Amino acid sequence: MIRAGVFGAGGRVGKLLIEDLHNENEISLGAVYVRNELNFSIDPSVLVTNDMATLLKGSDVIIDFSLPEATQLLLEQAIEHPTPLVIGTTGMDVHQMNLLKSASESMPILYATNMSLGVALLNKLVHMAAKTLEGFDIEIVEQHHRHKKDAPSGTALTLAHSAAAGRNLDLDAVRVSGRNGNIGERTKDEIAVMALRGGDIVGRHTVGFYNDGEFVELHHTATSRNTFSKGAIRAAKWLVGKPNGLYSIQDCLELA
Ligand SMILES: NC(=O)C1=CN([C@@H]2O[C@H](COP(=O)(O)OP(=O)(O)OC[C@H]3O[C@@H](n4cnc5c(N)ncnc54)[C@H](OP(=O)(O)O)[C@@H]3O)[C@@H](O)[C@H]2O)C=CC1
Ligand SMILES: O=C(O)C1=N[C@H](C(=O)O)C[C@H](O)C1
Repeated sequence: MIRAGVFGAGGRVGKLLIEDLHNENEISLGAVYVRNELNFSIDPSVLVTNDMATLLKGSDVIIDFSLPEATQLLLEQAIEHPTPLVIGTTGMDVHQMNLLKSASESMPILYATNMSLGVALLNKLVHMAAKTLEGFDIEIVEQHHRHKKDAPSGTALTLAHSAAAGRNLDLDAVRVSGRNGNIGERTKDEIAVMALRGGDIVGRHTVGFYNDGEFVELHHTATSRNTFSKGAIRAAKWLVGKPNGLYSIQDCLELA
């Protein structure tokens, strides 16, 4: 039995991970990290700790849905105590992403801004559409619940990277993240990534390709947050036993 450790256990996704792990037979909940006190009930056999080294040593794989600064601390500790990591936290900066890449030299790490099968496929479709629909304007809109802290979503940025790659463009050079005032006409290569926040929207992404006379819009809507927790559990089972390195959700789903 694989022992999973959950980092971010008290969060929206973390709580679902704990529930969903109960229904698994190859993997079970071994340990949870909590910063302060545990504010929910948990099977007494599960190790509850506020010490990251103890979490790492007591787990065969760790699933992380937390905040960028917390993931950074986890990665720093994991370099000292290498353990396979499934990381779903979004909003990481360049330094944190570089840390993640260098940590993956010491352990297998699967990093995915979206753990759903639908978005994994959507990234492939977006790459293909961006390449095929030459000259179409690309615009991305994401919608999430009012509690989400980072913007635009990690998924929207990954989709923007897929679109830019399909056009051989450098996303940093063409990304637009807002429009206001007398900004002039849209430029040919720009890729806009816009964020809307409200209510309890689990996650909705639209990638539009607009031309004179026609447009194509590709949508993905997550209707349940369990899509992410179940996807992360599937990724954790797949990751255990893999060689050190950085893996994507496409690797796990054999969509690469
Ligand atoms: N890749 C994917 O498929 C998905 C990714 N996400 C991403 O996952 C992340 C978490 O989302 P969500 O569950 O909604 O967020 P929540 O805010 O509900 O949960 C965040 C968790 O992180 C913990 N945390 C915060 N700071 C620290 C810290 N310094 N040290 C340790 N733990 C800390 C919190 O602990 P405490 O309870 O003590 O405050 C909490 O348990 C976000 O980045 C989100 O974008 C979300 C859904 C899907
Ligand atoms: O914070 C969320 O809720 C979500 N975050 C991820 C992201 O930033 O892309 C994935 C999902 O859309 C939900």
